[in-house]
Amino acid sequence: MTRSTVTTPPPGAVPPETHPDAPGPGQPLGPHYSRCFGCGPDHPTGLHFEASSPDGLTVTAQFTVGENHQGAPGLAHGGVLAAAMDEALGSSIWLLRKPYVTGRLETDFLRPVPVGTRLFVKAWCTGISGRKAYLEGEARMGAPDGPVAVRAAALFIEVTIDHFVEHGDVSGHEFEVNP
Ligand SMILES: CCCCCCCCCCCCCCCC(=O)SCCNC(=O)CCNC(=O)[C@H](O)C(C)(C)COP(=O)(O)OP(=O)(O)OC[C@H]1O[C@@H](n2cnc3c(N)ncnc32)[C@H](O)[C@@H]1OP(=O)(O)O
Repeated sequence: MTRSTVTTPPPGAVPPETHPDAPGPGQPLGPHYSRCFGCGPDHPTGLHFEASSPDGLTVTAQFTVGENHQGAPGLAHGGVLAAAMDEALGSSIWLLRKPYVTGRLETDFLRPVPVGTRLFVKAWCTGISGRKAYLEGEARMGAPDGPVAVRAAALFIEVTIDHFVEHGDVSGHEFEVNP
């Protein structure tokens, strides 16, 4: 994909290291929040991601593009596909068990994705430099080796837990992180 320098690891970036508490190979990652648009089982129109990690560093996830995910009639909305990539990239950096948020997300949309398509998403970290994590991902249509529909690259920034407490609404919610 065409990628900016912002999402390219700089010289000196180090490879990611999986946290020992991250799920083992093939284990489901589980939702990090039950109402998350990407992974939450209680979100009525969300993506309902089913994610796992084959190796503790890569995340593979699947979801089916539904009626609620359309832009043009019968086709997935690009923003929904970007959200799917964001979710997969965020899940892969969470394998390090440090809180990160998306700073920049770049997407290339290569093929239209019809409603009903099962998308196979993959995401991985290409390097860490200080608080910055560099990530890449792709979504393939119909099978893990199907045609690529979307490619993504991102810069995630490490934050403290206070980020979610100060800016979010954690009161009155059971804030789950991979329960
Ligand atoms: C309780 C535990 C919870 C754990 C949870 C686990 C969840 C596990 C699964 C997650 C799955 C969901 C995945 C969805 C993930 C989202 O979608 S998160 C939601 C979308 N993102 C946001 O809301 C972030 C909003 N932005 C911000 O809060 C702030 O701008 C940031 C990103 C924290 C940065 O602010 P800051 O901490 O003040 O840091 P700042 O000094 O500005 O920047 C640090 C460095 O990053 C660079 N930078 C920052 N932003 C950018 C940018 N956009 N472009 C280029 N460079 C940038 C800066 O230039 C700076 O570089 P250096 O000068 O150090 O070289």
